[in-house]
Amino acid sequence: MKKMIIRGGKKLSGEVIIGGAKNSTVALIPAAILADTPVHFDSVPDILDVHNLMKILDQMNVKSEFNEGNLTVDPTMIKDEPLPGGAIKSLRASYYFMGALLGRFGRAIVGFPGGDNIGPRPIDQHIKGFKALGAEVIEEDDAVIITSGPEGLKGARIFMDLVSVGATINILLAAVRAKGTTVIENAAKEPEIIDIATFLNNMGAHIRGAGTGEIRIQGVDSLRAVNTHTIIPDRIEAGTYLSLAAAMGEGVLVKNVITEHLDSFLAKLSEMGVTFKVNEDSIFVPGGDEIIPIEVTTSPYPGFATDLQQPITAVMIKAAGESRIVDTLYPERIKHIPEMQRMGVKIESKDGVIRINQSTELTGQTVYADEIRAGAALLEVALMTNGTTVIEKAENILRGYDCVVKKMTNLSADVEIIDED
Ligand SMILES: CC(=O)N[C@H]1[C@@H](OP(=O)(O)OP(=O)(O)OC[C@H]2O[C@@H](n3ccc(=O)[nH]c3=O)[C@H](O)[C@@H]2O)O[C@H](CO)[C@@H](O)[C@@H]1O
Ligand SMILES: C=C(OP(=O)(O)O)C(=O)O
Repeated sequence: MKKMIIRGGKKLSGEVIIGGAKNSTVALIPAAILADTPVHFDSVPDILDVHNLMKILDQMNVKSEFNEGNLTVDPTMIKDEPLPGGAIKSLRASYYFMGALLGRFGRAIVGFPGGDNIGPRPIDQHIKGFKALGAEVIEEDDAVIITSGPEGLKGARIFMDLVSVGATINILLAAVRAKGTTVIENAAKEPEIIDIATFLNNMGAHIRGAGTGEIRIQGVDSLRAVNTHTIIPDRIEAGTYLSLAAAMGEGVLVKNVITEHLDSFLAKLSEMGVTFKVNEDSIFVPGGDEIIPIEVTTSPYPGFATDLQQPITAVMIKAAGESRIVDTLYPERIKHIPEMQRMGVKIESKDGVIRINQSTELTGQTVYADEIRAGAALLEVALMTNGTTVIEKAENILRGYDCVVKKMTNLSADVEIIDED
């Protein structure tokens, strides 16, 4: 168990460079097993999810090497192994091995994924997609057994009953080497989906429409990597540092961002009265603004991301009045609330609405990071107190925040990780 120790009260200033997007990376690594050649990525974030995915690759005899943001995955000696448990349970995105193995071998046995405690996360749309491509799906002993018939997978028209990032990518992975054309309707439009499609297309896949509600995939026989794929910057990590900069910065430059990916988030910062300067690939927040309370409703991209509803809380705490958040994607994503209350944050959740009021008496406490963004938001509040906070289960922050201690220290924060193992 790792603990994060934060001695709060210091204003933050300086520069932070955003890493590659976690939610791209965790799909790109499983996608790499579809290739008939080694695959190279750069701008890979140093996060626990990457290390856990490398363990899963190892179980399949896929060698991988990670060094200073460069990751090589060599699937040329891959073995068709079932993946019932172990590291599969350590992250949500292990479900991408269902689509990737199905695309590669026409069958997959993958344990139900683990991941964040943010309420129910069914995978019915993933399964609906695999079935539409002609696979048989059996759920047994905490694993999903997916098998295509002797003819292999066949392209199909699939209408998603709801917009799902994971189901869109999983179906894409299964369809990319299937026979014929697959059309995903009501597809998710997140930038990470475009990133996966770009990676696959550069290896010879034929995917059109990624980033729109209709994606067309013409199956191909083989995928071969010729270039290094550079992963897009993490818009959620960027939003987290921008929130911190607005809440307690005195001049923070957030570098390596695709500003368009942050449109809905930046619109809300503006509405709160936060001033910032948008440059070509960086955003500068001078800090010290009077904050106005606002209302936020999360929705699929390009709407306000659910993954930023907790991180923006730090700014809302400073507002003179009540801010409200409705998380339509994960109404039960509220595990940060009791922890924040103990730190003196005036926050409550009732009838699906999270209410946050100005909180000036913040204190350091021992708190628990139940999931990644709850952890990030607790870290932000900890930095705003004048005391010492201990965040237990800091692994949940390290799951998705690249070099977080180093980046925070560079901004003059006093943060360290201690290992209790
Ligand atoms: C690794 C990764 O990329 N994780 C992101 C991904 O998760 P993930 O891909 O798991 O989230 P989805 O987009 O699938 O979920 C959206 C909504 O659809 C529901 N649903 C989803 C699939 C399904 O088969 N049935 C169903 O009912 C979910 O419970 C949720 O309410 O998108 C979420 C929503 O932007 C983000 O919070 C996560 O950070
Ligand atoms: C919910 C998240 O991640 P995951 O889907 O990997 O659990 C997140 O990144 O906020």
